[in-house]
Amino acid sequence: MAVDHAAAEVDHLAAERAAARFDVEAMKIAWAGSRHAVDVADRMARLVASDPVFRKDNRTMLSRKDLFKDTLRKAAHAWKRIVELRLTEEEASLLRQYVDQPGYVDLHWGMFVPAIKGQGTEEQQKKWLPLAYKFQIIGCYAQTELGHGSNVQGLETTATFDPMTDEFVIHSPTLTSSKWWPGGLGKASTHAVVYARLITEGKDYGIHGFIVQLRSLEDHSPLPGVTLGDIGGKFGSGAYNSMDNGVLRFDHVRIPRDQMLMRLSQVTREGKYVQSDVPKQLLYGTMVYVRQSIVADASKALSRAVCIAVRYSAIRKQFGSQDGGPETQVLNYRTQQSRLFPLLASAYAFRFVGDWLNWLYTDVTQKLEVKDYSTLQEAHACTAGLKAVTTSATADAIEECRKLCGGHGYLNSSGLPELFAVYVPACTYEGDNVVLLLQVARILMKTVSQLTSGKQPVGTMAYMGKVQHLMQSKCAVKTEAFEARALRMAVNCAQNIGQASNQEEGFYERSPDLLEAAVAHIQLIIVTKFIEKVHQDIPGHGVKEQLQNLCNVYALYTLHKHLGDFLATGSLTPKQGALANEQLGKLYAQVRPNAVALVDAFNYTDHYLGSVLGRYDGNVYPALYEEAWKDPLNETVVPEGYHEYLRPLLKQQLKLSRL
Ligand SMILES: CCCCCCCC/C=C\CCCCCCCC(=O)SCCNC(=O)CCNC(=O)[C@H](O)C(C)(C)COP(=O)(O)OP(=O)(O)OC[C@H]1O[C@@H](n2cnc3c(N)ncnc32)[C@H](O)[C@@H]1OP(=O)(O)O
Ligand SMILES: Cc1cc2nc3c(=O)[nH]c(=O)nc-3n(C[C@H](O)[C@H](O)[C@H](O)COP(=O)(O)OP(=O)(O)OC[C@H]3O[C@@H](n4cnc5c(N)ncnc54)[C@H](O)[C@@H]3O)c2cc1C
Repeated sequence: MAVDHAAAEVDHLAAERAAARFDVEAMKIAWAGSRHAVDVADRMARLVASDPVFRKDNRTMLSRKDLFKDTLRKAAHAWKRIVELRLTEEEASLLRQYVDQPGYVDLHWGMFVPAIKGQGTEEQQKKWLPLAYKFQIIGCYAQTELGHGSNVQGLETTATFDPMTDEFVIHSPTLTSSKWWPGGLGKASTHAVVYARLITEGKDYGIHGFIVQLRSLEDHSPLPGVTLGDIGGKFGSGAYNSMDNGVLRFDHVRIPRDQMLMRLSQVTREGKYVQSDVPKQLLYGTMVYVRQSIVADASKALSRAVCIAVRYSAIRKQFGSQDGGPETQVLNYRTQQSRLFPLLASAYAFRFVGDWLNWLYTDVTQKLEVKDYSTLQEAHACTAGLKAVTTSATADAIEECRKLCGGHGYLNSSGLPELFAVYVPACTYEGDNVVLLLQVARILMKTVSQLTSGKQPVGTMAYMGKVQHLMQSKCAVKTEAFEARALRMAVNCAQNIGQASNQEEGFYERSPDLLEAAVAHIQLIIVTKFIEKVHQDIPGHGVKEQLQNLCNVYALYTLHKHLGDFLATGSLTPKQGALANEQLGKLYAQVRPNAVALVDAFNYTDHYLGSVLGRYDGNVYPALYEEAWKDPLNETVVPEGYHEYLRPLLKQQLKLSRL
């Protein structure tokens, strides 16, 4: 059922593109970070899009087995291309991003390698990293267990030192101690960094990391004492089912002593436990690293969804032609704008705060090298909090984009169901968002309690030092209102906790309020970093103006959505709240002519978007129509099962009606 392709060359969005009041090419640079970043991303995206092995339009129709095999094939092919073309690390990681299929390589490069880098000694790094870099071993990150994920200190797997043989004995003493969830573990990994309780000289020293071989390097069979497999199908079709999240049990598996990751602490030949002079929290360093990359990933997922919804909203028309005139593009409805443009603004906001967080992470890593641990808490609070706020907002936004695309958004071919299904576990993995926000809240409470002792808060908490001013003033300036709201919410919580019989009990009772205080603090960071960005020198006609506009949209929308907080804390008056909302409507009108160009600036190929609704050329209807015919159900005109189940039914009804 081919449709006419003649129209395929037409740019249905040309008028939209012509209406934009800024230089899209310059905005691409602002989004990507540099001309170089645009060029590399462009080259890698095209390389992937033009290679038939990386085809993904049939992914939601594959069986789990075929999907997994397809993932193995893509990973092997990607590696082949990386080697053949001698791609740099930057190019290789972009290539993997554009292949856009979750798989064991994400955990190998994203967690296994960083865990060894962060927690291994130089000697251990020398031994293991070259193997990992050449894929002579495949690794995963085996922390979570059936019984405990959030509570890392509660993990049950044991690593007991045996001084007789100079080995650790890794064991799973209970069902709940089975490792459960690690990506890449189920079928692909040969090795894992396993987190287990270190026991030596009869004493339990808590959780430590160990490199453990799981499968034979000859035939991939599990090593003696190792039981492992996949944990089963997951949410959605296609989506995260390409990943082999696994289960793993150990029955007294022995590993050499030098496979304990020994940068933070060591066990001597005699079995003595020795703690290095570095903070214990560095054990959580890999999670800090991944949380900051998850923030960068949030802006990618969100911008993809928004790109689809904006382009389709410009194409889709409904109502308004009673008198024979043209119908209205749904993008012109004020309601569509007020739902969609804040998400567009959020994509930019998360992109810039992600860049800043990456800077912070690099800075803290450099400080750690010279044993300066002063910004560790800041790095933890910012990565945990921003991970929680950006992933929750992105997951909600993808679903909103699906609704913004009406019925067609529910089709797999829109790309949105799979994007949502792949993305939504980001609210859970690498730390449940509530658990992470409570970590931020703890640090906020600590900071508030130190205010009276005269200790000046620093970094993103510095505004709390202006406590006298912020507790009293009515705020005119936008950031100041955000600061006042965040500080007052934190101080209220601290006061309420102070009234409880003890701190822990108070914290527990007030945790719902603490969550909101943490969100307020993190939103302040996002707004502040966006404002800092637009204060920079940004070249290109109209680019700075557009970003300024989006920054205002993000701030005022956040303010509008959380107006209750601002009013309850007296940070704004009801009149100011109403004015802000007024202003927001005007800003949307300014976004409107630029909307399509603003999503073009993400520079996504049709392959990466994977959506018939989000096509660059806007030629949506023929694409939708053609895509339907590709469904396996349409391979035969009369469905399988007709003779067994439909025909007898239909015949029987015939008889009944004759009665
Ligand atoms: C890999 C891909 C890379 C690319 C990414 C981009 C693309 C993405 C796309 C697709 C790939 C997707 C891939 C998915 C991957 C998923 C992987 C996993 O899920 S791995 C499992 C994660 N597991 C958790 O996150 C557990 C969460 N739990 C915890 O972190 C801890 O248990 C916690 C923080 C909740 C509690 O820790 P406590 O039990 O030690 O207790 P307390 O008292 O709260 O903390 C002690 C002290 O340590 C500090 N602290 C805690 N965590 C810290 C940290 N991380 N850094 C520094 N300090 C920390 C605290 O502030 C506190 O400090 P004071 O003593 O008060 O000064
Ligand atoms: C797709 C996916 C991939 C993953 N990949 C890996 C991996 O590669 N390696 C790995 O080790 N792990 C992995 N995980 C596991 C993941 O890190 C954990 O699932 C996550 O940390 C959440 O822990 P949990 O499952 O124990 O949730 P739970 O803590 O059991 O959460 C259940 C509920 O309890 C609430 N809750 C828990 N504690 C508190 C508290 N203190 N206060 C208030 N509420 C609380 C939570 O908010 C949540 O609503 C993955 C998980 C998923 C879904």
